[in-house]
Amino acid sequence: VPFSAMCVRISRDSYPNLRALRNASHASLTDAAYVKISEGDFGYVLDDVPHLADYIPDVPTYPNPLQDHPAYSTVKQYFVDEDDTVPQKVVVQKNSRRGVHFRRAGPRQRVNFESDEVKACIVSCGGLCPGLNTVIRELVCGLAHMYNVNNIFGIQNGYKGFYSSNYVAITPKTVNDIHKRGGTVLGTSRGGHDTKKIVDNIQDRGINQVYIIGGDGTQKGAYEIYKEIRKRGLKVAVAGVPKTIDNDIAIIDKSFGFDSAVEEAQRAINSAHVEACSAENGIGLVKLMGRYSGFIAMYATLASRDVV
Ligand SMILES: Nc1ncnc2c1ncn2[C@@H]1O[C@H](COP(=O)(O)OP(=O)(O)OP(=O)(O)O)[C@@H](O)[C@H]1O
Ligand SMILES: O=P(O)(O)OC[C@H]1O[C@](O)(CO)[C@@H](O)[C@@H]1O
Repeated sequence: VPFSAMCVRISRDSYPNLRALRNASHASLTDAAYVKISEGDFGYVLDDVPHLADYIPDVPTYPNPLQDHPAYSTVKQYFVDEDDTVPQKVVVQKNSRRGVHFRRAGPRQRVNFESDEVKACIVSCGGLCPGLNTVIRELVCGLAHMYNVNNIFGIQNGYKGFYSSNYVAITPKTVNDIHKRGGTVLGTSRGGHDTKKIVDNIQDRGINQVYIIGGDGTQKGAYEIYKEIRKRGLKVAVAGVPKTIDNDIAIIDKSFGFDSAVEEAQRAINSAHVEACSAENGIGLVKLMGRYSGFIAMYATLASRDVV
């Protein structure tokens, strides 16, 4: 959610090792300093999200503009309590330890930026996934309509666009129809991550909110950007938006694009079924994406009763 937090989540690969990182060996001591884990009673562990206040002690807070918004102000308990956390494991037994928890997402009563002060940018990196344009559109419209932000820029063609292309101003009007198109209107790329150059540009252009949409590689890059920003003591929030068509991030309900992929997969399965039925002893074979993560194949199979 814009404004409320810096929410760089370390990639799904490195996530289980966060605690190990804390007890760190020599090599990972630098990373250990950035990991934010606290423990409470009965085995409660909070695997927390880094926040501007961790390194800018007097970072100011302001009332969330949503509190005066006609669409939200009437809803009781719209804001998320600062102390809400969500357990990693839902199934427990009477004597279970309370276990690992994550900070609950959602709008906070107080935010750390004033609307006029915000200069936000959005970048998409890595491979394509259905819904990228919808995410971009929602970010732009959410910032503009809900948080009254007028300065939003698109970074072109992935990370290298931070230092090798012009930043393009984007408004709700320019993104109005993009959710009906595939791909990403910002363009994307692999490679080209140069942390210092990226943060130099963020700093020079006065950007203070960075929204980074991408897969595990992209989120590793976002983490490097966050560390550099923190080293320089900049008031710049970095938000990682996880992109995986495979729905293989256990700590979120569902990743965007997964449903579309399952729907497409079913179309292929249906066609194969038609072919198979029309041939003597016919068998249809459908190969789906996801060599290391079988959720698309599993959901498409479960939804289509034609698969043996
Ligand atoms: N360890 C890393 N540190 C910094 N940047 C990285 C790292 N790994 C990848 N990146 C950068 O992240 C961007 C995207 O990475 P990558 O090509 O791995 O795609 P991805 O985000 O994993 O998405 P997909 O799941 O579609 O492959 C590239 O610009 C790459 O340079
Ligand atoms: O079926 P394959 O060859 O594993 O390729 C599909 C994979 O490529 C990606 O789209 C990008 O890495 C994954 O998200 C996906 O699982």
